[in-house]
Order: sequence, then C-alpha cells, then structure tokens
Amino acid sequence: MAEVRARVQLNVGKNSDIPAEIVSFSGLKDGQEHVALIFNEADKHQQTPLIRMHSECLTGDVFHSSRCDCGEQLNESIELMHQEGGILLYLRQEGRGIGLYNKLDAYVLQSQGMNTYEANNHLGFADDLREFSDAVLMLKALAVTQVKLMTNNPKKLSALADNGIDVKAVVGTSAHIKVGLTGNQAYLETKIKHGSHMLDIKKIQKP
Ligand SMILES: Nc1nc2c(ncn2[C@@H]2O[C@H](COP(=O)(O)OP(=O)(O)OP(=O)(O)O)[C@@H](O)[C@H]2O)c(=O)[nH]1
Ligand SMILES: [Zn+2]
Repeated sequence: MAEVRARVQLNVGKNSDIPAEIVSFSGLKDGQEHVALIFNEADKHQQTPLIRMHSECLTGDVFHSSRCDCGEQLNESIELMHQEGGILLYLRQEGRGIGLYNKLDAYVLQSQGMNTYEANNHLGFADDLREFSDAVLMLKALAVTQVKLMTNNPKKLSALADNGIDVKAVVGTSAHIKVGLTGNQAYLETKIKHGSHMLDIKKIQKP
C-alpha cells in the first residue's frame, strides 16, 4: 500500500498558467521519486478520470529533442487534462528503464543503423524494462480504480487492467513527427512494427 505524502498546488504548462497539484508518495516499491500531477482535482470529482502514465525522458521532456515525441506528448496531456481534468503519473523510468546514460549509448548505436529495440538488446538489455506496479500503487493511493487511459501502448493498458484498475476507455496520443537525420520517424515506426503501438503508420511515413 502506498499513501500520499505531500499534495501541493502549482501552475504548469509552457506559460505556467495551468493550475494543477503535484503529489508525492510514501510506500512505493522501486525506490524512484515518481510524482502525480492532478488537474481539476480529478481524483476527488471524477469517477473515471483521464490518466497518462508518462515515462521520464530528459532529452524529450526538457530539451524537446528531435529523436522522440515525449515532450510533445507531455504538453498534449497537460493541455487535454487542463480541459477535462485528469491525472498525469510522471514515472522516473528514463530510457524505458535503462537510464539516461544507457539511452545515450543506445542513441549512438541507432546513429549507426540499429533500431530502438536492437540497440537495447545490443547493450544487454531487454526491449523494454518498464513495469508499472508503482503506477498502480499511486492510483490506489489516490483511490482511483476506474480510468480513461491516454496511450498508444497496449502494454500500459494490460499493466493496469491486470492489476485491479478498470480501464474503461483508451485515448490515443497524436503523432508528433520530426523529420531529418536525427528525426523521430524511425523511432515511431519501430514502436508500431515491434512494439504493437496503436499509431497509424500512414501518419509516420514520408509522403
Ligand atoms: N531505451 C530507449 N528508450 C527510449 C528511446 N527513445 C525514447 N525512450 C524512452 O521511452 C520512454 C517513452 O515512453 P512513453 O512516452 O511512455 O511512450 P510509450 O511507451 O511509447 O507509450 P505511449 O506514449 O503511452 O503510447 C521514455 O522513458 C524515453 O526516455 C530509445 O531510443 N531507447
Ligand atoms: Zn523521449
């Protein structure tokens, strides 16, 4: 069982004008400082709030790197939750769980032609090291048992559904394409082909 440790108001978004609360927890299992951002007190007022489980990506979230779409997905989630209310679980699982330095090593291999998963495997890691049991504990600490999940990743859906969270609906995130040598087209295409992501491949490919 996890519990809420602190819950405090702040404004977020690119203009710092979207009201939210940030929540820390005690009793999480993996030793990371995961946090929840809550919009419109969705946990208190909504039976089936919009949820996003966002895995940390320093390069994308902070620097808006061309190599992925994480920062844009983060902004998209914040803006939608501003409208509808919701809970964004910001999970400290950099590089799908391999950490920042290993992710940068994987980028080096990707620059030499490997795809995301091959690069991970070459470094001795599985395709994706993430597991979402702390996310489930965070939702339970907030007394949220029914959700609308914002994702294109079927593994996130089953991670909740198999652990007592009733996923009533899935809302896809948009395709945020970045072209060029260090662009994210191959990254997104690999997610669809090898990660079974529910993104429309036609939106990714060059015309
Ligand atoms: N190992 C590795 N991790 C990457 C790479 N590119 C992005 N990531 C990490 O992938 C994670 C992004 O995952 P999410 O935004 O949760 O996306 P997702 O699992 O694809 O699912 P949805 O966005 O919910 O559809 C972050 O932790 C990034 O740091 C890469 O090339 N290699
Ligand atoms: Zn990213």
